[in-house]
Amino acid sequence: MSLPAIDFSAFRNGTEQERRELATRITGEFKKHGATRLISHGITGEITLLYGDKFFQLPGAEKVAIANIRDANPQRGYSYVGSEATSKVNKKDQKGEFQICEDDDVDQELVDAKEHFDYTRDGDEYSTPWPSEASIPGFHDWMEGAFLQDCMRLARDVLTAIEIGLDVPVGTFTSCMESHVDELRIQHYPPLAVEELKAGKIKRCHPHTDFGFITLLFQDATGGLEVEDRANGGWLPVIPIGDPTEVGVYIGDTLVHKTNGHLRAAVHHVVAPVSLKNREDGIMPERFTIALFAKADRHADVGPMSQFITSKTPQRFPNLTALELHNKRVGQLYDARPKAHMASA
Ligand SMILES: O=C(O)CCC(=O)C(=O)O
Ligand SMILES: [Fe+2]
Repeated sequence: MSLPAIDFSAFRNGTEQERRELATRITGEFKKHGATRLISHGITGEITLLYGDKFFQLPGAEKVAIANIRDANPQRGYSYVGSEATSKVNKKDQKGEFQICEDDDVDQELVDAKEHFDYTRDGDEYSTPWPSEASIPGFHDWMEGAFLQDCMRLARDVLTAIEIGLDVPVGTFTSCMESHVDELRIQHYPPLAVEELKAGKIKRCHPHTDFGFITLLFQDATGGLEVEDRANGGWLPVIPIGDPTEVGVYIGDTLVHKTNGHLRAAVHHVVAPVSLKNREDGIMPERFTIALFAKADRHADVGPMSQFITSKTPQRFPNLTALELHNKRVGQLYDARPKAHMASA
């Protein structure tokens, strides 16, 4: 079994009734796994994946010159293989369920075998260091232009569908996304010997949840991404289906907080593709993916909304701003704590 791929076109072109049915179906999938896949929404990842290939072939010195600063701040620029440890952001509780780590939980030393480049729109207060136009012509214009715009629009449409599916007023989530601080990431998983995985310290990406409202994830044809199967235990492989519009959608921590845990985040990791699963040797081919992390406005309160707080389900998460939650989570990747707030007078 794999995640279904749902045709999203009716959300744009369908009748009110069709939109509502689609919204209900998508929200139902999110309730099962925290994840679903969409097709026919008007975006393909093809050009961006090609740019990704070009970007990661840049000389090491050029990538290092635009390196991300490993701190409790939004990520910007290039992150080298091994710089990020997603194993530090979630841990299993006594019931075997993945939970968000608290500050004292950060103790695992497992690294991710991936490199990535993170950016946001031009003009953002956390600016992006871009490679020079001469070294990768057209890269900035494409990535920061049409592709980012289209992804941000799709993310807002999916969140509108979730609002309809949850029967909360339209705008409940999307009205706190007006500053467009979404982040886009291209990532590259270099070829990796299956034997190296057997030692258990390295994975392409360890089990974790993402930090924003939702993530849109485009992947190449390699495979290896899996989502936790809450119903049966184990993992559901997200096997590429060969449709260029295929995009995975994953619920992130911000939506979990806002809905007081009514929606749960998708726990996901990246392992050997299904075809190499039972092999003792061999080389996993390189893999490229694109993630749009759809974010709430930095100063928005992402604490649980009142309609999700009841005597049976008391408030489970604090009233943090989106930036406070985000920086706490990013800091865990690097063992870096967010700076203490200045006490207000
Ligand atoms: O590359 C993938 O398939 C997943 C990446 C991921 O989970 C992330 O960047 O948060
Ligand atoms: Fe992720």
